[in-house]
Amino acid sequence: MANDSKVVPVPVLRRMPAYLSFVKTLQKQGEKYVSSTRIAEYMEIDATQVTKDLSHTGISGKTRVGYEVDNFVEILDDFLGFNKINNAFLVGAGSLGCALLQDKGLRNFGLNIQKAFDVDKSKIGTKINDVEIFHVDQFRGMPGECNVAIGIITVPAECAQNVADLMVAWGIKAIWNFTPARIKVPAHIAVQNTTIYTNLAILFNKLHGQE
Ligand SMILES: NC(=O)c1ccc[n+]([C@@H]2O[C@H](COP(=O)([O-])OP(=O)(O)OC[C@H]3O[C@@H](n4cnc5c(N)ncnc54)[C@H](O)[C@@H]3O)[C@@H](O)[C@H]2O)c1
Repeated sequence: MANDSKVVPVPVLRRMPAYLSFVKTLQKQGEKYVSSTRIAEYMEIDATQVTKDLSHTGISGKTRVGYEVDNFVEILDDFLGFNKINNAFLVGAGSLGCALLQDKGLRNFGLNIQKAFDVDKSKIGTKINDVEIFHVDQFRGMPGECNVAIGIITVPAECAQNVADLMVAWGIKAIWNFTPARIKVPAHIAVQNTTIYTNLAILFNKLHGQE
């Protein structure tokens, strides 16, 4: 049985995809069992941390052999929501937006971008990876659909709030914001800000800290 508490600490959620990816590699190599010690060695963390993290999923291992690999993959995929398809709309089909539209891997993680929107007339009606680009005004006029819960924002930062407002008014429940702008939305809307630049700052700090 999984823990009663549904709130999983963010650091745990950040580690779990790496556990899953490692165990999927073992699965491809035909391995049947994996111990928390082996995952811990791969992750360079303590085995008790791995066991504690995995206790959130309800997975149980066997003494001495560890977790059954196929079961581990099934449970973690399910727990992380990667095996269910979540539909999304993307607004801003520029260089980053197009890169996301090109990325076939997102579907493996449960994200299906259904439609994209932009203001650039030259892009309207074109398709990237079978996803059609519509004018953002068409978003405004579109009837709400309960099967699209996620909005992805990849517009210039100064347009991010307007796009977020539009998404909320339309009925989007969660926003993946790639812009550096901090958007304001009602409390019931989930927001995840994502930037590769933060990671770059950390990398630079590590690099120069070693000098
Ligand atoms: N999170 C990250 O790691 C990361 C990486 C790169 C870029 N970014 C950010 O992503 C955003 C997009 O960057 P980019 O390099 O793709 O820019 P870009 O200029 O290539 O693309 C922006 C697109 O948004 C469209 N657009 C502008 N206003 C709009 C509006 N109101 N509604 C709909 N579409 C609109 C433009 O026509 C263009 O196609 C920027 O905010 C940038 O800072 C984030």
